[in-house]
Amino acid sequence: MNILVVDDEIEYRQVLKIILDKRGYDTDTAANGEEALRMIKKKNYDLILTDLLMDKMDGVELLKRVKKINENIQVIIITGYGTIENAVEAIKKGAYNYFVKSHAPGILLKDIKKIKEMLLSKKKDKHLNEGFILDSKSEKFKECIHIAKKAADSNANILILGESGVGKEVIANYIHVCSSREKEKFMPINCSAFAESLLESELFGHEKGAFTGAIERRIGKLESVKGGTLFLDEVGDISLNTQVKLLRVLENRRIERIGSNNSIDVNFGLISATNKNISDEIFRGSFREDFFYRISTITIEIPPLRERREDIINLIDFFLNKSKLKYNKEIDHVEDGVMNFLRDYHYPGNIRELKNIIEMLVVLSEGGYVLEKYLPKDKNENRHSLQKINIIKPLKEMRNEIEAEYIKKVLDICENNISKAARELKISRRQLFNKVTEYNLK
Ligand SMILES: Nc1ncnc2c1ncn2[C@@H]1O[C@H](COP(=O)(O)OP(=O)(O)OP(=O)(O)O)[C@@H](O)[C@H]1O
Repeated sequence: MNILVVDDEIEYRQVLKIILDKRGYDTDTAANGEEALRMIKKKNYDLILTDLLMDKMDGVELLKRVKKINENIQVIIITGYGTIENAVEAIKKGAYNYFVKSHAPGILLKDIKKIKEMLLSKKKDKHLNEGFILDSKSEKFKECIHIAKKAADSNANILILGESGVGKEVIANYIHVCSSREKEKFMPINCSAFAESLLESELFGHEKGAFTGAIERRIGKLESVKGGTLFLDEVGDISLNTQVKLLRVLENRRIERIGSNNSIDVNFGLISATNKNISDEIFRGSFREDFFYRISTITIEIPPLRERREDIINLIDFFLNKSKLKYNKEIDHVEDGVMNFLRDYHYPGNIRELKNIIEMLVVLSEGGYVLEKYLPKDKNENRHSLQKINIIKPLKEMRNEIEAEYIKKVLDICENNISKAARELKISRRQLFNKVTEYNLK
């Protein structure tokens, strides 16, 4: 939140600046109304704290002019006891509140906090209008949003975990919108879409002639994001080499374009996301532990849709409405079978899958009816697969099958190193060896 303190008394404006800076607000000061107006035209301020009695332009006049420039900027009038009445007048003219100079700053700080919350909720509404639904009945998901908001306030590196399609990019974008970087760019980059050298060129940029095919200079995303948020999607797919280079950038906040020795200062917020199990990747040696710690000061784990089933109905409504508008279709009725399916399905593809199924059903709807016959067949069968099981096996046999499959997976992760796998499984090498022989896993 950017605040401008306007007061002709240097001591008072400096004291306020110290108090506000300490609480994490980005605070500037101006000695009079004219200087304040010049600053407001150059930088986006959310709040002006202005003294009421100043030479030439008083606080009320400044309030009027500020509101003309941007009516969303909030103004709090600072006043002495003798002039409270004038300050009350100022509220009628659009000031948020007034603050009496001799009062404890806690009262002022409370007002500022309220303004900050109001701004946050406006941002949230804006986000919702853009087509996302973040209200939730699920405790797990509500906790994610809670952490996301707090994370947005900090400048910490954030790692978002979760299966494909759970909405990691949606949350990353939400964090950006709630952060002080909101007015700058949100720049996603899909790290799995590039080969190693191309990804580096995408991130760091290159000079003309740096390698064959570099026909002209290219500015990388780390440079062009310019104070915004870089979203490293599929961060688990970045090669070890590139991880080392990125680690250095995160430590120094400087980059060199490929083919150049000049360092350039860079400024960006970092959000990364992956659907991989990073601990496994570290264990396998394909992800650096130091890089992992660096990018995950705050970790947010988004639950899969099947673990927040209480939100499915709201999401169905949301996507039905969106799809109706998108495809210009009237929908008056959804067949019971469709609703039953959508409510009970386990959604391995998460929200993306729910959204796609609904879009497809809306496109195929006839005469205002969303029809059961268009439900995807294979998915329908999956739903009944458990009910269809008709072979009953002894429990021991089933247990052995599952155990064999699990041991095989662990051995795969441990690259068939029996000692390593035994350590992970917390059994002896001999026990593991016996099981490998018993289940014929060699
Ligand atoms: N809360 C939400 N409200 C509305 N739409 C959502 C929400 N979350 C996800 N979606 C939609 O679901 C789809 C997948 O979302 P997103 O790309 O953010 O998922 P992801 O977890 O980043 O997936 P991947 O791991 O495959 O990159 C998008 O079309 C997105 O618009």
